[in-house]
Amino acid sequence: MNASPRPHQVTARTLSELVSAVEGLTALPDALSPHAVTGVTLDSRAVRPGDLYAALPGANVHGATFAAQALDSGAVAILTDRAGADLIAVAGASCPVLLADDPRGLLGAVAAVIYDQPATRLVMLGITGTNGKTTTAYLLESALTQLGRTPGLIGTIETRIGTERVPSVRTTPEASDLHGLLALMAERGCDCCCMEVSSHALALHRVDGVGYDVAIFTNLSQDHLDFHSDMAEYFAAKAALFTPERARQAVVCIDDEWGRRLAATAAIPVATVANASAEVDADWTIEPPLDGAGGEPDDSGSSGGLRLRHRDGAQLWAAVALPGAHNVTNTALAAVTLLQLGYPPEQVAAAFDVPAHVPGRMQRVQLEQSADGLLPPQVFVDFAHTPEAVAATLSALRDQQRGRPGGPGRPAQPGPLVAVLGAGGDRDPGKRPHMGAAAARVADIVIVTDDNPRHEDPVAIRAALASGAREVAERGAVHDVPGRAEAIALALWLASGAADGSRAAGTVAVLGKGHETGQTIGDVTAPYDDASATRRGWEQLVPAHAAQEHS
Ligand SMILES: CC(=O)N[C@H]1[C@@H](OP(=O)(O)OP(=O)(O)OC[C@H]2O[C@@H](n3ccc(=O)[nH]c3=O)[C@H](O)[C@@H]2O)O[C@H](CO)[C@@H](O)[C@@H]1O[C@H](C)C(=O)N[C@@H](C)C(=O)N[C@H](CCC(=O)O)C(=O)O
Ligand SMILES: Nc1ncnc2c1ncn2[C@@H]1O[C@H](COP(=O)(O)OP(=O)(O)OP(=O)(O)O)[C@@H](O)[C@H]1O
Ligand SMILES: N[C@H](CCC[C@H](N)C(=O)O)C(=O)O
Repeated sequence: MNASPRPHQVTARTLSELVSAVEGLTALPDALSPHAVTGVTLDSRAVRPGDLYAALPGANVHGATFAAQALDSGAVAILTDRAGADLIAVAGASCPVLLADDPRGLLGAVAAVIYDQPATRLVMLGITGTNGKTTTAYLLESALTQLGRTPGLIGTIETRIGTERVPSVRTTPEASDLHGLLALMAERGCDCCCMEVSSHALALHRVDGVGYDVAIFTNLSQDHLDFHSDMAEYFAAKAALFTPERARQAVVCIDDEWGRRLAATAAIPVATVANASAEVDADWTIEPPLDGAGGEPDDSGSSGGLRLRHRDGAQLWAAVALPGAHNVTNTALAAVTLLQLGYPPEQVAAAFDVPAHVPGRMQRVQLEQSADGLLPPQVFVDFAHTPEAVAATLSALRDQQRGRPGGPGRPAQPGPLVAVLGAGGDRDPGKRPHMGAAAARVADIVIVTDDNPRHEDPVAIRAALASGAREVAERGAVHDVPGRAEAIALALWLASGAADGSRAAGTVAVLGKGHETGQTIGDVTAPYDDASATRRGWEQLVPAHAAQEHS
C-alpha cells in the first residue's frame, strides 16, 4: 500500500494535550500516561513509531481488529469508540485508549492538533462539484505559480508537494493523511494549496479541521448514488463545504439549478459565475466567444480565449489552453477565485498565458500516418465518467469537427466521431444508461466496453450502457466489445481514413479512464492505460491493413 508522506518536524503532543484540545475526546483510566504522539493514521498498515492509531468502525470491518498490528508497528495509543475499546480488551492488547462516540468525526480535529493546525499556514482553495474539480485545481495551481506563489496540489490524480509527486489513492485523502500532507507542504515552503474536496470527503469528515479561504463549486449532476441516497443528499454533502465553519468565501458556478440553490442558501459571501447561455443573473458572466476565439477547440486542442464580464461592467480576458466549452467555465472559475483572493485583473489574465497540462483530460494521442496510406483518426483520451461529462466532451469534439472541414489540407466532410465508453463497477449503476444515451446523442458510433469492472459482471455493465445508447432515436451504430484494447482497435479502424480521399479520417474519444494507469478486475489491478493501448492498437492496425491491401 502507498503510505502518505508525512512532515519531518512535528512537536510531540501528550495525550492529555489532545484530550483538552478536542471536545468530545475522553481517555480511558490510566490512558493519560506520559506518552506523546508524533503522528496519526487510520490504517494499521501505515503506522509509524510514535503514532496514534485511529481504529474506526467501517462498513467492512472495525479498525480495532488491527490494534495488535498497529501496536507492533509502534503505535503509542489508540483512538476508537466503545465497540473498538471492547475489541481491544477482548484481544488482551494493552495500550492507552482515547475514546469518542464518533472517532471519525473527531479525527480531523485530532490530526490538526497533532500537526499544529497546518491549514492555517497555507492559503486553502477547495474545489467541489461532480465534474471539473481536477481540471480547476490544475488551472489554479498553474496560475498561482505564474503569480509567484508556491502551491501544493491534492486531487484524484496526484498530490504535488514542491517537486515531489505522489500518485493518489483517492480524490480527497483521509483526515489523518490530509493534515500530514498540509504540514509537509508548509514545511517544504508551499504557501497555498489547491485541493479537490469530494462529496465522500465531506460526508466522511475527511476535511474536518481545514478552513478554506475560498470554496469553489463547479456543477452537480448524477454520480455517486451508490453512496448518497439521492441527489438532494449528494447536494447536501457538497453544500456543507459552503458554511462558515469550513470556508470564508465562495465562487459558485450557477449554470445549473444546484449551483443557483447553493448560491442562494450559502451562509458565506459568494461570487457567482455563469455562462451567458444560461441566462441567469451572475456576478461574472462568461460571454460567448468572439469569432475564432473561445469555446471550440482547434486542432492543437486550444479553446482560444475567455471573456468575463462583471455586473458592474469590468471585463477580463484570459487564454484557455484546454479544449471544450466546459474548460472555458473551469478557467473562469479559476480566474474569479484569483480575483476574490485580491489579485488585480491584469495579473489574473496574464497568469493563464502559460498553459496548464491536465493528464487524461482531453489528452491528444498523436498517431503516425501509415506508409500504405491509412490515415490516423484524431484520438482524445478523457476522464468523462458521468452523463454530463460524456456530453461535454463529445460536444467539444463535435464542435471541433464542425470547425475542421474546408481548412488547408482538410477534407470537406470529417470522418465519424467514435466514442469508446465504459463505466466502473461498484459505482452508481443508475448513471450507466444515461452515459450510453449521452454518447449516442452526439457520436456517430458508440462502442461500449469495459472500464474497471471491480466486483461486478462486466457483461451487465456494458449491457446497461448499451441499453441507454440504443434508446436514442437519432443514433448511429452501437457496438458491445468486451476488452478495452479490442474496443479501441475497432474504433481506430472505423475512424481511420484513406489517403486516396475515398474516406476521411474521423475522431475517436476514449472515455472514462483518463489518467488511470491500471484496470481493476476483482481485487486485482493490472497495468493498463488508454493512451498506450491506443498507440499499440494503431501499430497493430497498420500492418494488418497493409496485409489486407496486398492480399
Ligand atoms: C465509502 C468510502 O469511501 N469508504 C472509505 C472508508 O471505508 P470504511 O469506513 O468502510 O472502512 P473499512 O474498509 O470497513 O475499514 C475500517 C477501518 O479499518 C482500517 N483498516 C482496514 C484494513 C487493515 O488492514 N487495516 C486497517 O487499519 C481502515 O483504514 C478503516 O479505517 O474508509 C476507508 C479507509 O480510509 C476507505 O478506504 C474507504 O474508501 C473506499 C475504499 C472508496 O473507494 N472510496 C471511494 C468511493 C471514495 O472515497 N471516492 C471519492 C471520490 C469521489 C469523486 O469521484 O468525486 C474520493 O474522495 O476518493
Ligand atoms: N465544468 C465541467 N462541466 C462538465 N463536464 C466537465 C467539466 N469539467 C470537466 N468535465 C468533464 O468531466 C471529466 C472529469 O473532469 P475532472 O477530472 O476535472 O473532474 P473531477 O470533478 O475531478 O472528476 P472526479 O472527481 O471524478 O475525478 C472531464 O474529463 C470532462 O469530460
Ligand atoms: N472518482 C471516480 C472515478 C471513476 C473513474 C472510472 N474509471 C471508474 O472506475 O468508475 C470514482 O471513483 O467513482
